[in-house]
Amino acid sequence: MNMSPNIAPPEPTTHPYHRIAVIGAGSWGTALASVAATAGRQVAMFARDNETVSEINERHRNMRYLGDIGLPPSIRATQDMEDAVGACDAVIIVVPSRAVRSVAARLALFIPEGIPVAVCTKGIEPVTGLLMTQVAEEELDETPLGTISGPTFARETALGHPTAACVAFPFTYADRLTPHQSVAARFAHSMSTASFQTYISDDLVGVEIGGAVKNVIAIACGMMTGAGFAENTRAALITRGMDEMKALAEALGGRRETVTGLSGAGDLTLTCSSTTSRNMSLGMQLGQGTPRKKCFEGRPIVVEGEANATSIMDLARRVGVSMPICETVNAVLGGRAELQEAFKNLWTRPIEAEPRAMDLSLPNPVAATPV
Ligand SMILES: NC(=O)C1=CN([C@@H]2O[C@H](COP(=O)(O)OP(=O)(O)OC[C@H]3O[C@@H](n4cnc5c(N)ncnc54)[C@H](O)[C@@H]3O)[C@@H](O)[C@H]2O)C=CC1
Ligand SMILES: O=C(CO)COP(=O)(O)O
Repeated sequence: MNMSPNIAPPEPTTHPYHRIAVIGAGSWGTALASVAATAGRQVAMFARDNETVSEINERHRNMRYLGDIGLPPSIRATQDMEDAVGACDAVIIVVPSRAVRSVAARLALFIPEGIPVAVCTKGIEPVTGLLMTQVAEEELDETPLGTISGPTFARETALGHPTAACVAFPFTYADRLTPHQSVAARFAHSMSTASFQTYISDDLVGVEIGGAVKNVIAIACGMMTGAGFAENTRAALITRGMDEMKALAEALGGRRETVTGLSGAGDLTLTCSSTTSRNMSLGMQLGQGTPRKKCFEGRPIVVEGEANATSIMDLARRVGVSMPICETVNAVLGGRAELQEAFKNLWTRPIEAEPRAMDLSLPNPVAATPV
């Protein structure tokens, strides 16, 4: 994507999507609805249960998720998906990865033609190995599909702490000439507030891989912290984890530099540094020796890294990308490796090049220089 002012002078985006439907009333759905309403949009939220609908409409709160945060009173909730999307200009899907296919299939029954959909779920579908937008595409053909992704804890976003995210949709030829009129730019404009800064990208694969893989790396960081390893180890996992993300994104047709942005490096930094992250905190408990079943007791929470570690490794194998950190997490989660031992083994791997693209078989220019 070339947005150099020398080639295409930036034009102001004049057409944000005004009526936004948010499908999924969990923590991130509630935070995104709040952002859109704060940005001046007319927001309809689809929630599965009547209680949540009443709370949002009458008390302007979602007591189950972010219950202590007041929501903009203009947000309207409904249990009727047709009512939510029937007259909208854009849709945001924000449900757990396991529910994206069924939600997209249901949405297909009601969504007006050509309405763009941002799938804000982070994951890779088991068996098919599809990205979340690819899953949605199978159910919603002819719909422009993209995502909004970045370092965005729902609670901090809903509280209005300064937050940045990348809005990614594939670019058409016309978008390359006038990127500020693209679906990505219009969506970004729709979601921009004084505390929610948006950026745009046409590299959907790069952005989605960043969001999906960082969850597994965050589990790794949690595991090693819980097991008593120290800061050097965490920094190594974050950096080498990013290398795994870049390699997978590139193998799938994405760009390595996208992974150095908000949805890759940004989200990796956030979730690997804080126990606010459900992935990091699950990893920590496992690292401290808490049995896996006990970690989920009494809290049916979404931990996408745990749900997606196997599908990410299956996909990596299919495209021939080595991802030793994700492999380690997957083996530990699957009970095929002992945690302490598996992490120590990461430090006794054969020496590799950094970055991966460097060819170690070439003669070392230093050694080859005559004395
Ligand atoms: N919570 C966060 O800080 C962020 C979460 N995300 C991603 O957003 C996705 C959703 O996560 P959260 O909102 O945090 O989860 P959550 O557990 O807070 O909420 C999930 C919501 O989805 C609803 N849901 C589940 N199945 C559904 C179905 N079949 N139809 C309609 N609604 C359904 C649930 O009722 C619940 O309201 C995940 O992929 C997560 O990685 C992304 C960025 C930030
Ligand atoms: O994706 C997130 C922040 O960007 C949320 O991370 P967790 O799902 O680990 O809580």
